[in-house]
Amino acid sequence: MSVFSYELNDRRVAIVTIDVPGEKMNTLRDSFADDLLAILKQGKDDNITGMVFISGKSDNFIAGADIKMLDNAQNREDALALSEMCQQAFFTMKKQPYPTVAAIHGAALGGGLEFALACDYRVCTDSDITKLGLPEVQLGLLPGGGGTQRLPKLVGIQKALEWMLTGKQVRAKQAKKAGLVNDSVPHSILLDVAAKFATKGKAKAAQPKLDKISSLLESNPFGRNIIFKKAQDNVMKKTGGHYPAPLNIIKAVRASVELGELKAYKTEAEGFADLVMTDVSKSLRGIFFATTEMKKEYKTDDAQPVKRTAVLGGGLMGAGIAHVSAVKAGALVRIKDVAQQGVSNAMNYSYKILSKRQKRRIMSKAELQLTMNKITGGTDYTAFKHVDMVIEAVFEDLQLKQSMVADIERESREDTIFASNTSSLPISQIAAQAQRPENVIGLHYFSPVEKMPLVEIIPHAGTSEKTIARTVNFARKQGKTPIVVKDKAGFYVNRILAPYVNEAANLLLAGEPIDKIDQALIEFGFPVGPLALLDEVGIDIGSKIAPILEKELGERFKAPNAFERLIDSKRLGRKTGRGFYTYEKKGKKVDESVYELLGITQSPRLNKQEIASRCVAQMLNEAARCLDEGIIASARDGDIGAIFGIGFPPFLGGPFSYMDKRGINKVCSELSTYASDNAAFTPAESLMELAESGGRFYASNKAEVTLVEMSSEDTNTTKAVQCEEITEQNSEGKPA
Ligand SMILES: C[C@H](O)CC(=O)SCCNC(=O)CCNC(=O)[C@H](O)C(C)(C)COP(=O)(O)OP(=O)(O)OC[C@H]1O[C@@H](n2cnc3c(N)ncnc32)[C@H](O)[C@@H]1OP(=O)(O)O
Repeated sequence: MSVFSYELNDRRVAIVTIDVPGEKMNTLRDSFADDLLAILKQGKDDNITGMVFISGKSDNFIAGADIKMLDNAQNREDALALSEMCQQAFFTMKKQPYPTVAAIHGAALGGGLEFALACDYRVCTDSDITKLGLPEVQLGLLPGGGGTQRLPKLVGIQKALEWMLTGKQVRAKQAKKAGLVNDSVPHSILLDVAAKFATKGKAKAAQPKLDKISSLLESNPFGRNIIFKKAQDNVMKKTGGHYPAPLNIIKAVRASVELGELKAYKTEAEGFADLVMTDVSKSLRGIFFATTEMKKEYKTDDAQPVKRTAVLGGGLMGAGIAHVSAVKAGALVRIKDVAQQGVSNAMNYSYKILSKRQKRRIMSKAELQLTMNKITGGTDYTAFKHVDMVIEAVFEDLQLKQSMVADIERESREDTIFASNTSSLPISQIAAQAQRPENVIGLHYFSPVEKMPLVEIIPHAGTSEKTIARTVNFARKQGKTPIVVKDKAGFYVNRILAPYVNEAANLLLAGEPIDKIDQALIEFGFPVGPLALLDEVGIDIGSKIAPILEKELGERFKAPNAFERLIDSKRLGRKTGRGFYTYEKKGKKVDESVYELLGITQSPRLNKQEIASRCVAQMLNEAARCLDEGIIASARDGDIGAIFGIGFPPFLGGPFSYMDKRGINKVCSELSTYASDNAAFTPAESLMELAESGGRFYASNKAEVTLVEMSSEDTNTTKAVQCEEITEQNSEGKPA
């Protein structure tokens, strides 16, 4: 059955509806090329004036090639054939004697936008749900259906590179301004406007709308060389060579201006085929499917939406939570702080972020004002009777939090949820004296809240299913990926982070230099090293969490005593201008006086690979323990939590995928070696069992890839990598 249906209007314009049967989302599947060729031929046979493609789905045009189909490619030849099939079908469309028009409402992404690029005209709706982009890089791929060839011709080389290297998705206004679409219109007239374009005859080759400097740079080989060199340098700086897709994108775009059409398209198809088969792309595709699957969980029809919220505490976390609640979730937010200044600071936080958006013309002044109107605040409980959820973000003090539960039970409704942003205290203790413990839940954000994609949701034994579902749904509305974790000190993210950071501190105390330790983990693929991360979080914050973890979980969580001496000397991290590093306008540099303060004689003994191995081994082991104890429900949740919460290298697929790839027995024997001088490395039970049985965490072939072990020379030349989107979310991010 064809995905296209065809109808002629009174001006002999064929209206072709794209509708993949039985699916929510249109994607390009195996049969699409044959279906397209058949419909194009019918148009020719009918001697039509033009053809309009419109989606039969209510909220998407085409979301790209079917990613599952890519997973079915057995080898490079299969992947090459997929790309060539797309290219050929779009060439045929381009060559039709009649004009073709893409009428876009909703997502036109990847192969979906490439489809539209091959049409003569593109019209999109001005709706908020309309987004256009080539996000293949986020899957470790390049646009393999002519996107690397057609986009630069339409919007210019620099813009096309920027969009493809970041996977940026643009909305109607920006698409029109850049020349990506011919018009943007209200949904109600989309088809009429598109049908008019279809009567205009074939389109002439468009010229990109460039300013003088860009036009000068892009129009001559010397200028283009500068552009490509700069793009390449930036990519290497950001990815350190861990991600091959951006380099292949640059190569294919370069081919589009330097080689003949045939060779250039071949460069694109071959680059695509190489990438489909890489471990990196397999890992990134795994992340896409994991997050898609997670979106379906804890969805109940009767979950009452959270429309009014209150935030207790106007500090950095409270301000961030208020911001995402109002801006992303569209909720009304009431901030309560003990001081009016705290409320003002929190409101100012949002205002600053929104003002930047207004300056960049992403939002209008009126929109800014409307959004700010959603956030109010005060020092008492005014308006708390109306709120659906209260999120507390005050400091880690059990009694204070318990008294807040009592206040909210008195001041709010019977069904108001009390969510605690605690990073370490068990929720059962916070709920211990609650009258309505079923309403109490943990909702742990990461800082900066508006950038970090993860939240941990922590029900205690008495939390109701309804409270869990409402909280999960609200977190999703805030733009977060939630993982539901068990109520035990440190939950998941801080629990796997603490031993990793402690190991870094142990290595420092054993004489390894600060910058070498951080660099080792950056080269492994983390966005920031563990000591710099501690500086970001605040050494005082880390040292407050450590005793809670030690008390609840045991000796292996004991933080090195060194931290206290740093705190006594007012070295709390970035916020005080000094920690392991000093922070000045010129940038950060290692604070050499730390060595003397801690009585360390620098005596580097390990290479960077060994340093990274020891720190990462602690994290992997603790992640496995969390799975053993049911802190996380699955290896999948553990992978997503580590990637989105800490910035565990996405190209490795998360700690569990990484262990599968390396081989559990290898991980286990490495841990056992390290355990000879530090019992904290003793392998988790599940690791020992899996090592013995030859098992793995994922039953599927998800991680069935060979991991090239890095040699120590390699580690000197490789650098931290994130695909752009994930870097942006994590590089400034820090658990709290
Ligand atoms: C040759 C080409 O250059 C190669 C390519 O095109 S590669 C693909 C490039 N496209 C993409 O990366 C887009 C991927 N999709 C998305 O980002 C998001 O799905 C979206 C923004 C389109 C919509 O998000 P959202 O509304 O939250 O819906 P979401 O839950 O993600 O997806 C709904 C369903 O569509 C599926 N889906 C979306 N895009 C898909 C794709 N490209 N392939 C296969 N399935 C896809 C999801 O798996 C999910 O399926 P399910 O309900 O059966 O589990």
